Amino acid sequence: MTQMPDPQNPIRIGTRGSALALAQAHETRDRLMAAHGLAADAFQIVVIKTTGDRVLDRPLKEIGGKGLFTREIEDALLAQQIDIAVHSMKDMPTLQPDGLVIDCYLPREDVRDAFVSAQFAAISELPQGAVVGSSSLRRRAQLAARRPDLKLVEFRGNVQTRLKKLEEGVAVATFLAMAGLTRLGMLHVARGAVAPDEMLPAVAQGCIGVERRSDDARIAAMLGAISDRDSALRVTAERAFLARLDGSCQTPIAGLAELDGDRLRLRGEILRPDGSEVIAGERIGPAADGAAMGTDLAEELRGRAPADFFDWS
Ligand SMILES: NCc1[nH]cc(CCC(=O)O)c1CC(=O)O
Repeated sequence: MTQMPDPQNPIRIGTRGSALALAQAHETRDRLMAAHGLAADAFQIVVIKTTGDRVLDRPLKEIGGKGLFTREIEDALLAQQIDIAVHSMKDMPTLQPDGLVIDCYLPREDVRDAFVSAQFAAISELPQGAVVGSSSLRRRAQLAARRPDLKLVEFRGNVQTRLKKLEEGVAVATFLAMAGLTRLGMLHVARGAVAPDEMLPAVAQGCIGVERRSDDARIAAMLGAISDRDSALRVTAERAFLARLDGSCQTPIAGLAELDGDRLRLRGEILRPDGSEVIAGERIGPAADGAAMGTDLAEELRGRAPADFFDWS
């Protein structure tokens, strides 16, 4: 092991300040402590406010640009104000800035979406015309495709805000990631998990990724000890798929890779935002070929999409 960190010179872990982000930063720190026999004081959690956190009164797409929730954190990494950054990979652009790399993925949590409702136990039990809250373009499109009768309303904000809206009767059901609920210790609010066959999750859902400076050999060695191989193989395939589709936050895209020994199965799906068309496919191959499978599947779906499929501005 290269130089050990000491309390005078702690490893600085950058994160957003939301409850979920903090839980993820703590999980990363705890795994590093266990892997390297370090105490908590060898680390410092540094909370960084991003543009996405700051601007609460305008739609995110109006403020514009990818990386609304990550740019300030990446700037702090590059400026050596922090040493590692912990992210929900689901929210990460597929390209990192020059000088930064993400090659450490923690063991993946439940990838599925949770169905949340006080009155109903599952999507199939929702009555005709029921009102469902979600701001996720993907979940809205998938739901509209399956149940065109449902009425969809916007549901912004953190988990507490959304649960409050349910309580107030703004909608009878909503969806959240099982992973987020688990990490917040709030799995009890889920009535059940939605099977990926019914609602294919977002690319990298449930996966925590750790970003660092490319030339920081000490941090690279430390992170190597906590990086999960299966997560890395799966998320690499899913993100290659997303990258080739040039996925933006305006693009309903879903993707999930699963491993069975050395065999990787990648499913992908693109939708029209109103759910009127769903183009889906899959690849099965050796786990090491995930990136090529992702690119290839994306190209197939693109090829099958009508000319106007991607202009939904
Ligand atoms: N876009 C917000 C976001 N980013 C990551 C998660 C959940 C945790 C995860 O998927 O890793 C969530 C909340 C949600 O979708 O309910």
